[in-house]
Amino acid sequence: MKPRTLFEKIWEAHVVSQQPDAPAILYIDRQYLHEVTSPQAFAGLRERGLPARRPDRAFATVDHSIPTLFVPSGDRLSVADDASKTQIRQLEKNCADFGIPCYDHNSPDQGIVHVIGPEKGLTQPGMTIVCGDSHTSTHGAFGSLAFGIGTSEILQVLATQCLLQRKPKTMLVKIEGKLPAGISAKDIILALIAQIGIGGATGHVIEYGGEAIQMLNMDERMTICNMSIECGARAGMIAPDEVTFDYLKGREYAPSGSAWDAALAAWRQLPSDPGAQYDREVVLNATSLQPMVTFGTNPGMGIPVTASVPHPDKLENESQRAALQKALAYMGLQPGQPIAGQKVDVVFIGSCTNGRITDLRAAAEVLRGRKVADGLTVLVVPGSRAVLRQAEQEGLDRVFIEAGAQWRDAGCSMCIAMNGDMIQPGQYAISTSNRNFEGRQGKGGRTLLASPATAAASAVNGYVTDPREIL
Ligand SMILES: CC(C)[C@H](C(=O)O)[C@@H](O)C(=O)O
Ligand code: SF4
Repeated sequence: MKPRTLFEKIWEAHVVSQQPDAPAILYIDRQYLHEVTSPQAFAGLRERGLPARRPDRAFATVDHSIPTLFVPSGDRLSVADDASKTQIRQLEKNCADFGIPCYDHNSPDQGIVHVIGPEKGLTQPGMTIVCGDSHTSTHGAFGSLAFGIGTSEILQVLATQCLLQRKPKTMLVKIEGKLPAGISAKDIILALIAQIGIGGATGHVIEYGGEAIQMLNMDERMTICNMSIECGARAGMIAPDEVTFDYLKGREYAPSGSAWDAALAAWRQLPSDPGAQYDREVVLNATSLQPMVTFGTNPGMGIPVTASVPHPDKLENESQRAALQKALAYMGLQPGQPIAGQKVDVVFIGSCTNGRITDLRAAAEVLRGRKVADGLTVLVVPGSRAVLRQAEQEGLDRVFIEAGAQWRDAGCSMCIAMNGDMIQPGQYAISTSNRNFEGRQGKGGRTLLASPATAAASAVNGYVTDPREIL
């Protein structure tokens, strides 16, 4: 048989029907739902008088609009604005009406959809997973085919458990060599996007491989797959291995007993066969990577923390030059200015990119016994309540609070500023999230993306700082 890639194996196992020149009908193993993109999909079911086809294959949570302030009454919704309250209650009602499990605003397991899917063991190798959210690519870290869909497609999957989908191309991204000390998964993915650009993987599903990837833990692999969408990829994937299986074993929804053994045997067949062909290949060397920071208004505008903001004049291409000029004007940064030393007003540590326990540990390692700079607002927001509990058990909340940071309840928070957590016009935030678009963290706000260690080191100094100088 022709050698096949991980993607091809999953794709072929899920095609229900494929007519020539038409999209495939793809069976979907899991659909995740959140409050922002699902309301019209449920409305569509109601209009047609349809039930959810497989409510047991869908899981919902509230994450984007949920306040992260701890309120003495314990009622998180009491501090939500009316629009957020309505959206959250609507999802909770829709799930109750259609029999879909929901980690609601009171649930001890609530969290960002891309954080809780894996931690519940819902995300498993070989699955097709969709969610009305672009960062669904996160789940590909487990060797699943996971991608974001639009609201009409959410309805399609709710109604039929299938999705019309054209077959994407494949791209192998090989990260060769070992990652140097002090360099994180976030630095790998920011470096890749800086290299290939925000459209660099358009139309492709990326499979990440190479020594540096194999050595990453699951949290780190999720950081990489999470941001695949930021270079245009349809999805990101990493072949499942012992690291994946160790993570999943014993989790609530992971198979157990003889079902575990059977699943394991199947999962071991998933990695790409030797000699499998990809449509494209890109190689990145891990050994020369530096901590990365973005200076502009898309995630591809990233440079090593030791470098300087680029000069638009040096760009040959006129539209690229104009785009860079515009980005620098918005960001209030000067060409040639070293990015290290740029002052920041706000530090955000959290999101589905870097709000997991190992991210919080990395930030706490920097902040332990130190104080954040005067006048700085520092938010540490766990990606889920399970992460929150684990962090508190390890005393990380104390480390953050003693350093002068705010310790918050779980949610998307300042990654997207939909819940009231936001920066002010003109302010600079160094953020562990994944998007630095104009106004992303608040109207007129300026976002610099970086790793948890870089964000924490910058919190100590009040300006962009190479974490290797502090650790
Ligand atoms: C709100 C949602 C549709 C959006 C996404 O699709 O990614 C959000 O999660 C984001 O990160 O911008
Ligand atoms: S944390 Fe940010 S990127 Fe992730 S789902 Fe929420 S808003 Fe989107």
